[in-house]
Amino acid sequence: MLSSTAVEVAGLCVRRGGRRVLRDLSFSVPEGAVVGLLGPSGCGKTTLLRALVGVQRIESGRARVLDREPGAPELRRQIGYVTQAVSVYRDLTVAQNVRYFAALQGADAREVAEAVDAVGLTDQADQRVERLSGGQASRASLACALVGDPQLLVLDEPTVGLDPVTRESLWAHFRGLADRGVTLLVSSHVMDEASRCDSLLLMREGRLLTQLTPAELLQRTGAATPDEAFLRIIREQDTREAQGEPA
Ligand SMILES: Nc1ncnc2c1ncn2[C@@H]1O[C@H](COP(=O)(O)OP(=O)(O)OP(=O)(O)O)[C@@H](O)[C@H]1O
Repeated sequence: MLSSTAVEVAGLCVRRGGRRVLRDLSFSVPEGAVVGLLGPSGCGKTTLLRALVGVQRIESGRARVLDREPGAPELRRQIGYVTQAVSVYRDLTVAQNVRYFAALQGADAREVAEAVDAVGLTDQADQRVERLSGGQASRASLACALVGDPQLLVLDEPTVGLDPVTRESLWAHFRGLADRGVTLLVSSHVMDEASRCDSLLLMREGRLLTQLTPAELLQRTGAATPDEAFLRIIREQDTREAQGEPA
């Protein structure tokens, strides 16, 4: 089967607060892939995701998402976006929140139940969000993005603050979605999540250092873990820059 491109970015530059925070990014993401966006805090992961969902002004360069301009109205039903901030109504129950987003997407009751189940909140479905733990509330937010079968999921650090068992089951769910052709772009600064992805975008200080598979990352650096591999890539880059070579 020929795979098409879900996200295509070329020479993307973004400024925030008068400072350039994304510098000349170029990459593409095939449909049905789980792509990890990894890099240190402040390197620009959230800004890139914001640019792709159309809520961040692009200074120059080009981004295409599901063959449209970011923010195109047609994309609203096709993209699920979860920010780092929990974005659900705290005085509504989990199910009421998901039903609300389902109504916007034209999804039915079965899909609501599936989304709640996917994030492991079936037992809490009738509890108000304000009575949930922080991790449960962020899973409620995730359920709202999952409902309605989006073709592209843009998830900004969806596993922060989650226990290992919940993280494991969420990643299994992400894999199941990708197997059905959904594309997932998932940011994280937990490097051990790299091995869950088909492809990795490694960022540092607003630049894309490299795009490669988890196996290539380990092979190329000779490191035993993704954490160590990332550090080696950063050291290599520092050495090249110190020697006056382009980054
Ligand atoms: N509202 C804003 N106004 C101005 N600058 C901002 C704003 N938000 C973020 N920045 C700057 O943009 C840069 C990239 O921030 P961004 O939030 O994209 O990083 P990140 O990699 O997602 O970080 P983290 O992993 O901590 O969430 C940072 O230097 C940050 O200070």
